[in-house]
Amino acid sequence: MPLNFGNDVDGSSRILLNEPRGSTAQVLLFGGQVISWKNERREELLFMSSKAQYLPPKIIRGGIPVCFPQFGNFGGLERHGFARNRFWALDDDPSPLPPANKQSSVDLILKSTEDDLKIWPHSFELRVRISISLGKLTVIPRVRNIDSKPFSFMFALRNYLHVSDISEVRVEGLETLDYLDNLKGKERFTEQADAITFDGEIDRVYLNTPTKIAVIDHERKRTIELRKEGMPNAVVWNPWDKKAKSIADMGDEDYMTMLCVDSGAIEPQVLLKPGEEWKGRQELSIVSSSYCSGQLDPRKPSGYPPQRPSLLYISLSLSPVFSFFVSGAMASAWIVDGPGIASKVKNASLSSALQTRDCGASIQCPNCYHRIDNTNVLVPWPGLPKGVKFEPTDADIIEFLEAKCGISGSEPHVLSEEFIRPVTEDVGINYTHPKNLPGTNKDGVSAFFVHKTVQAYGTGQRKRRKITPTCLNEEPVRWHKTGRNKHVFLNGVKRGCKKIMVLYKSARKGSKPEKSKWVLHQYHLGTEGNEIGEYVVSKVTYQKEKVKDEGESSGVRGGPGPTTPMTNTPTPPRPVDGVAGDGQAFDDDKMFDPFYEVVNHNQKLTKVHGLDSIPEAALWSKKARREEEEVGVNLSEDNLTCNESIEASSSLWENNQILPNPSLGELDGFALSDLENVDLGSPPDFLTLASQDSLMNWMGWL
Ligand SMILES: O=P(O)(O)OC[C@H]1O[C@H](O)[C@H](O)[C@@H](O)[C@@H]1O
Repeated sequence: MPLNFGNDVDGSSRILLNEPRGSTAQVLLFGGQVISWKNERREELLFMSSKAQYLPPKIIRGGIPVCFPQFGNFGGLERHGFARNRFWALDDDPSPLPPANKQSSVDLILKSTEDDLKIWPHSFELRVRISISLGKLTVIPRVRNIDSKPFSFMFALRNYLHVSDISEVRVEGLETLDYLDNLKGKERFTEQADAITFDGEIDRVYLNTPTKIAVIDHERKRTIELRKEGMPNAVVWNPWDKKAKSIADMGDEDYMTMLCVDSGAIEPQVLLKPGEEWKGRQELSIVSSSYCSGQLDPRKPSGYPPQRPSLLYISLSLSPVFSFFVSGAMASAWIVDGPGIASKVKNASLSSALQTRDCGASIQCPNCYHRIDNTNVLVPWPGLPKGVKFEPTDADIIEFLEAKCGISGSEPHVLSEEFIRPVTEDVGINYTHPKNLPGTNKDGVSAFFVHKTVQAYGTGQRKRRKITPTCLNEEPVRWHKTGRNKHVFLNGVKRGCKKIMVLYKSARKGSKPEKSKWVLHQYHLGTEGNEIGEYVVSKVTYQKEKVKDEGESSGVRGGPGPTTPMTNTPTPPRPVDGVAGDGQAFDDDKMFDPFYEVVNHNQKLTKVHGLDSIPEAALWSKKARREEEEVGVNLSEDNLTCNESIEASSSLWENNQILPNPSLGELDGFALSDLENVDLGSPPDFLTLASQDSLMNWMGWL
């Protein structure tokens, strides 16, 4: 297939790369420069100056300029060398690389010209291969010495990353490293910060950097991971306000939405003998909103600050999507002898001594760098801390589903992969008594399952929710949908829905259905009536008795906030989940207010995520209210619930030759009382406590 070309206003060509899921890149022959990289949602990931000029031989400020044969003013040539303002050519012979797939990849070459040789007297061939795949942009640079003498050069890929707000960004992977500070005459310093954050001009060349660096954009809930080979340096540059004003092709406020994190071979330079070729590689990839800092680099020093007091937020993600809230003495035994997380430890090719110290099962807070100490764990493998409960928010679950269904293009969060267990059996979650589901318990801890949509709904129009007894003396039970479906918003956009169901049983012949304490929240992608995606997540919870556990309560309600500030980490944590928590947290009057859930939902969004300005969310609330007011409660969704209850109940009780009392009052009561089970939203960004038993149970099943 031929390459795709687009024409610029100046008549020069830009090469368009695309991949099947819709992500794209644009490359100019001028400078061999990537000037755009968009994900499958058409979001631009690279920064381009608002005053960028496409007027060769002027440089283009943005995208990924190639710096060669010099970086910055580290030599006597023009800043960043001349490769970025030369016209490159298509490379028909990228050998020894195999020919490129022209839809998603392009090979370019720059050869020294007579004029170049006057500036830099070394004959070279500089090649780059630029390719895209889902969520990834790869650049493979090569320099070949076609001269008769050796030469040394510098090389860098200047990655102008587009960020939401520079002051909300952090870079991880460069901590403790030495750097040359361009703002201080290239003096050498050692990085003291745990992660690099930005509040002023920065221009540093980091030395001996690891192969992976993460640029975490909290506000956008996105992490760009930079992986590189053959380029030991990383440059971090942001001109900040004053310098930005002095740069002609940069808007005064552009510095706020850009950050350069470059791959480079600058210090030391690369020495090439005649005929030799140097090759580097850089991958920029979008990592899901959550990113585990422990995964960054094996060389990352462990043993961060000493243990803090016993109450901590432990966040496994750099954006506070999934968090652990842990109480109790850390050192006192948290062992999970199950094949889940622990199996990774067992499989590790490390000595057992090392395994009990740190082989991925230890947990480190990216905010405060507290690391849970595993060293005193004797038998048999470290797992999760005692009292840790996995409790993702509704949005987290929808994000997980999007990843699972291949919609977001990112990988599911590592924790969701661990804790939201796939069910592959034909018999779906809905057809098995929750007490018989693996990992469920009656301690208020939710169990999470991901399964095919067909396993959730069965076939046909009517949702199949009847559970067949497994033995003779088991009562027939059935899930009843209750309350209204709840939309789940991601970044202010409706992306998913949550159905809430309660398990009912028949206590005796002629009686009305008896509500059990089992609650099922079922999440799907899309909107009500327009469900999409292959998978559904089911959260099964046994509503706990109103027993106040002092330890837990004090841990959840009275504890200090996060040890380091994160923009949308809630403080203090919301006390309970509507289902899993204790019922005392509910205001009964509000629970009977059919609008309460909607209103409260938005309050929650406002409070936690600062989305009060989102018109769609607000509209939704108003619209829901209006509809309620117009049609009245009998025609509202709750009434549909009643109808469904009649239908479901009648078939449920068929076998016992009984009928529920169909009087409206009773049915109203039936439906409305179910609102007790309506989740007001999972606690947004933190987890509460659970017993170790439940975890043991859980892990035992895995
Ligand atoms: O304006 P440019 O030539 O693209 O350079 C932008 C910046 O790049 C480097 O980091 C240099 O150390 C800076 O001094 C320079 O301002």
